[in-house]
Amino acid sequence: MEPILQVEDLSISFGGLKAIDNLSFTVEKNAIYGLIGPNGAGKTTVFNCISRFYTPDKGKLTFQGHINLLDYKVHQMVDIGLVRTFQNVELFKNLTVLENLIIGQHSITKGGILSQGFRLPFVKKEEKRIREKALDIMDFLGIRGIEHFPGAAQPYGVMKLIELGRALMSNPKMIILDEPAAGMNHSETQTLTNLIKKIRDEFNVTIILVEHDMNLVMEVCEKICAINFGSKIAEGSPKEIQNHPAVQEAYLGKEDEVHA
Ligand SMILES: Nc1ncnc2c1ncn2[C@@H]1O[C@H](COP(=O)(O)OP(=O)(O)OP(=O)(O)O)[C@@H](O)[C@H]1O
Repeated sequence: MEPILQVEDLSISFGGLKAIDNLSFTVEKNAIYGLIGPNGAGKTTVFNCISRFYTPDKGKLTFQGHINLLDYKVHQMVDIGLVRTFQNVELFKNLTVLENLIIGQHSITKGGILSQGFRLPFVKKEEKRIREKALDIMDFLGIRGIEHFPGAAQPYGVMKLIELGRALMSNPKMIILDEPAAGMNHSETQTLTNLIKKIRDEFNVTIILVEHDMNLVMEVCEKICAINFGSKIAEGSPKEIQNHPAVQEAYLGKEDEVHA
């Protein structure tokens, strides 16, 4: 098994609060890996460190075996193949659904600004290719037909799929999903559950996700890391995690959530 992401001894504090405390875990290439934990456990903070919104106080973050993520800035993540979605959907308000996807294509400036300005034939060809790619992704996500409508006017569940589509446009090696099912209704969550596996298989991508919907987590993740107070309390298969005493204790009073 080849690791794509190695998190080693990660720590970060905010004021006096130790949000992440010596956390280590490894994600294998092409895995669907889940990070779970009660509210405030530190899940989003881990994602913020990996995607470089935060710089940890301590620790090592290695991507694809040789890339030290701490050498990169947040806007460079897409160039090395690491993209994320957010807990609260972030779409461009004045753009159509299609444009919101196209904006995820980071190589859109291929050929240089000058050639874009003159709209040279190869630029037009490139634009056509990108547009077709966006439409294919919309098809794949089951949201074809709304491409010319405003992105931000779509139902919440659809906006989350648009955001996912935008992430897929950049040919990522790894996608970080922060609560992909939050705000979705039951049938949207079921569709998403099936989509996550399909995305991994068809786009040949590694997926790491944080999600409170335990049915989704237990169904899609092959390996799960449970954290509490910024530290790892258990790691293993969905079955191992569900039966783990420390996980049950962390979710005490919320046992229904752990037992899918
Ligand atoms: N920028 C920040 N400044 C101060 N405190 C922060 C900051 N980011 C996170 N924290 C704190 O770090 C802790 C972990 O927060 P985090 O959002 O990572 O938890 P979480 O597991 O994602 O929670 P939830 O499931 O509720 O989204 C919390 O106590 C939070 O208040």
